[in-house]
Amino acid sequence: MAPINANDINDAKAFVPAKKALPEVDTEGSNGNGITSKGYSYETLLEIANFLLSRVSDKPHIGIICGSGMGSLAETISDAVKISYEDIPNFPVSTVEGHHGQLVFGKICGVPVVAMQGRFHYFEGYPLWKCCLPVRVMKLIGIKTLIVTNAAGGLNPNYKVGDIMIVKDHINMMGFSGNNPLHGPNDERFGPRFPPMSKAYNLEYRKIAKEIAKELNIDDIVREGVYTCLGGPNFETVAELNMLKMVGVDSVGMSTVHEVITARHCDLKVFALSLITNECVTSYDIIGEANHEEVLDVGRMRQDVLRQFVSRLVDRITQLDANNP
Ligand SMILES: O=P(O)(O)O[C@H]1O[C@H](CO)[C@@H](O)[C@H]1O
Ligand SMILES: Nc1nc2[nH]cnc2c(=O)[nH]1
Repeated sequence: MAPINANDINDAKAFVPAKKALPEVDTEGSNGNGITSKGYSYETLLEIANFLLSRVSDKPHIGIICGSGMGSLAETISDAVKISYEDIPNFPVSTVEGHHGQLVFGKICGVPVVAMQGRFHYFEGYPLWKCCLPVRVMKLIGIKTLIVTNAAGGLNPNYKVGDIMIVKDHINMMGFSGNNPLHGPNDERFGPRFPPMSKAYNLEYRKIAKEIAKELNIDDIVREGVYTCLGGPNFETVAELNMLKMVGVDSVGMSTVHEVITARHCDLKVFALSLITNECVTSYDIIGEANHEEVLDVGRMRQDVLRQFVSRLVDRITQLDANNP
């Protein structure tokens, strides 16, 4: 028989290399640069923070992480200063379609903010601490509040594609096996060894978000529920989704949970939302399947409403926090 070659496999589809090469992850220990398999030292993160602060005129108060296909949230930022991840020393790079790969500094409703137009996921090959490194950097440059957005599958049968789910809680599935962004030595300058997570998603912010939904006349598409993150990159099986449904999960994604854990560890206040980009396939009779193109399309479809929603949130959170310092 003739030997097979690479082109015979997978319908001879051409190999498409990743958009950008991943930097090597040091798994052996410190490389002499403050970077170890368990994270960057406080000093290394401080260097990154100071590099960023040297490029901007205002310290941001609020950080925003834009989910898949939701990068246009950063387009509401005025006086924008954009810094590509590739130009930031020791910063990871975005490798996923729909994640631009830059920080955008500027103002929303007059409030200094920084937005991550592109996040890092575990499935890209980054350990969880590295996925969350920007959260610590944002803390060091002065943010007090983190707004996290994600694209997610809707598991709650009442949810429809295009709904916005305010996250009231999460289930850290990856954490059940010990994979946690805080794994490893704890630096008390960030936070305690054993941080609580029972009030991870700020109750006042959630109330404000529901008021904003009414003001914008979108309360019929705004929900509140429980998010979970799986490692990805594959979407879930029917059996997996039915198990998650049984334990009370409303939306499923591949991000956010570890970012929120890292944020709460260093005492940031958190608001998070899921844009429901697809209905989870919980029966073998359903014909459709989840796909990333649909996820990005729904992000585009909802970009105007999300921009208004997040802008108002920034404004109202700032007023709330000014009255309760
Ligand atoms: O969580 P974000 O980055 O919004 O993206 C979600 O959408 C992608 C799958 O389409 C995955 O990366 C998943 O995590
Ligand atoms: N894990 C997961 N992530 C998503 N991101 C967008 N949709 C989905 C989904 O259905 N499952």
